[in-house]
Amino acid sequence: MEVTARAPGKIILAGEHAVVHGYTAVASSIDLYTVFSIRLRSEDDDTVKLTLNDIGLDFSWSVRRIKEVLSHLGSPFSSTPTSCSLETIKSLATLVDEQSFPETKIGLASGVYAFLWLYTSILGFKPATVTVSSELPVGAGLGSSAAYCVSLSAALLALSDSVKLDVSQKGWSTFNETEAELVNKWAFEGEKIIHGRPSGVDNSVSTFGNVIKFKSGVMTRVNSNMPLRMLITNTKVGRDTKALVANVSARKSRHPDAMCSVLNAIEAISDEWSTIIQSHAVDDLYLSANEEKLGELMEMNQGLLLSMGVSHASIENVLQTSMKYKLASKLTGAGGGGCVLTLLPTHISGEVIDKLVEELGSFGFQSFTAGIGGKGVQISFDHSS
Ligand SMILES: Nc1ncnc2c1ncn2[C@@H]1O[C@H](COP(=O)(O)OP(=O)(O)O)[C@@H](O)[C@H]1O
Ligand SMILES: C[C@@](O)(CCOP(=O)(O)O)CC(=O)O
Ligand SMILES: [Mg+2]
Repeated sequence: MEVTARAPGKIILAGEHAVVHGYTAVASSIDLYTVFSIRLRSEDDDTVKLTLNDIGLDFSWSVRRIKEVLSHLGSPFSSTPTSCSLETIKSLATLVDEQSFPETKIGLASGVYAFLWLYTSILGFKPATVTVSSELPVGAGLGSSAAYCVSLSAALLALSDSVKLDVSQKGWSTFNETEAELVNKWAFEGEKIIHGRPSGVDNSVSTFGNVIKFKSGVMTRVNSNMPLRMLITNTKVGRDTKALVANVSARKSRHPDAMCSVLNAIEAISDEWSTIIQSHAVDDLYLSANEEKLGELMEMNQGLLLSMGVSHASIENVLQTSMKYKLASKLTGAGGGGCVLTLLPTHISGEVIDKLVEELGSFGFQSFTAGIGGKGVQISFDHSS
């Protein structure tokens, strides 16, 4: 039997970075998915094979070798989500280094550590064939790391004794609330390995879907009543969430008072965002007034992100280009490159959007739209293999 789990990416509408320091963010799932498939092999077939399709890397460890390096931790280590210690990360790095990880892709190694940690923690030392593919750009602010950890945790838990699912179900099915909570907690432990200090907003929105408000580890569902449309522009400038989050923390310790004001202002923006999208538009006039307010909030949030040091020339380029069309934009995710959101109000014509997309394309950027606010993680079972 093969188990497949898919988890969506996300856009942060307001409050990225601030959320790491305990201030509110508002985020929504998008209908672009990361998909993990796991097929257990027979016990005498002593290998764990991992294929990372998006980054073109393959790994194959013997279960005996994994046991040798990690057996001091037990198997499976714990039925409750546990953090990976620095010492264990070193052991995981040994397992990855033995497979000659290409130097040019070394920034991607933490995803493989997260895989090994979640795999051995949840399933123990079992041989299997594992593949992952994603519709999300990796490392571009759309939460690929969270979708990776959520879909992996979901597929592993589906094969473990910790959750009891109906494996005869056909097509995609969802987890109940308690199971989803467990998936989310394990995914957070994986995100810690990739991000260093994640807030938990990305894995929560990927697990539970829809639009959420998130503050100090607590998620609240937001019932959006607005038809939100965003153009997502990938500047294709590579960046690393872990480094950007660490830079913001360093700036905060250098200028605690100034940063406190910036973070409070961002929280006010997030709160206003969630109030506006929950309100019911009584007529078109009311809707367009609300869209205008959201555009202003995006501009203000972007200005504050610039003051936190996470904007980038490529992001500023997208902002200026969209401004020519009187459209508001802000970076989404960690910034430093990656993706930018441009609000597409309901009155805007397809022609204008096409022109903007073409102009952004002339800089080498790639723009697209995605469905906002769909389901969270889902699972399916294939009995044919
Ligand atoms: N499909 C994938 N295949 C392999 N690694 C992935 C994949 N998706 C995410 N990752 C891991 O997540 C990291 C990117 O996470 P991050 O810097 O947080 O950016 P984002 O979450 O915005 O895409 C990569 O370096 C890699 O370790
Ligand atoms: C910057 C941050 O707020 C969001 C990071 O999102 P992404 O990894 O860039 O998709 C970090 C976090 O909340 O953990
Ligand atoms: Mg990430």
